Amino acid sequence: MFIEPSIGRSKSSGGKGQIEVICGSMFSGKTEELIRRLNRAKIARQKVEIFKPAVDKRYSDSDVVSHDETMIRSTPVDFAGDILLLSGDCDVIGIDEVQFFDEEIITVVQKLSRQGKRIILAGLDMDFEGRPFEPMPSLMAIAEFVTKVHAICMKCGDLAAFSFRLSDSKMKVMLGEKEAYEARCRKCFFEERRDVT
Ligand SMILES: Nc1ncnc2c1ncn2[C@@H]1O[C@H](COP(=O)(O)OP(=O)(O)O)[C@@H](O)[C@H]1O
Ligand SMILES: Cc1cn([C@H]2C[C@H](O)[C@@H](COP(=O)(O)O)O2)c(=O)[nH]c1=O
Ligand SMILES: [Zn+2]
Repeated sequence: MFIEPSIGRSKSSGGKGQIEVICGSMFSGKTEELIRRLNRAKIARQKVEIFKPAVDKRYSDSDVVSHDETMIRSTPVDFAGDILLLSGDCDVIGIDEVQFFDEEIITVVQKLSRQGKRIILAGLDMDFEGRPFEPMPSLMAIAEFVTKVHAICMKCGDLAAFSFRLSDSKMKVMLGEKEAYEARCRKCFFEERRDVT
């Protein structure tokens, strides 16, 4: 779908470390793009580790799975700090659903990239109210490369950058799929979210 900015060189051949962020709304293809980059790193014989927050058990306890059921084996972790302990001597680290980690993930990602590793992060840049979803904006600021992907608006068929929640729940974290959220363009999102300023 996209051409990654750089395949990144392995530590053994003098990798400098880099941070890549894949962001966008729900259903925009973040997980598919993450899996695609990680599979290509594996083809390049780089050692790859994949993590996700343990809270996200929608499709599988351990695999990272896209809405289209593409999947890759991953390690669920409770805390961002666990990634430092579990990443060992790998060259490339992929992390999905990054919006569910607290701000410790920023320090963890900085440390790992300074060890020469390529870090690829995927997550929501905005919440159900269309507001920045930390820690994603902070990670986008420190990344070398940011890729914003788009879904298709379920109302009008245009490009969608917003995740519209179909229920009245105001909880920031509410796991769900198509039964709970819909991708929408700006116009179709704010037409039904008049409460958000
Ligand atoms: N509204 C939509 N716009 C685009 N793709 C959609 C939509 N609804 C479902 N999909 C499916 O979702 C897939 C992307 O899934 P995924 O990579 O898991 O997205 P994300 O991680 O961004 O939520 C698409 O390839 C497509 O099959
Ligand atoms: C907008 C929004 C979403 N969530 C939840 C819903 C899903 O479980 C994930 C996003 O998954 P995807 O791979 O990007 O489709 O996040 C949430 O908890 N709060 C929100 O505001
Ligand atoms: Zn629309």
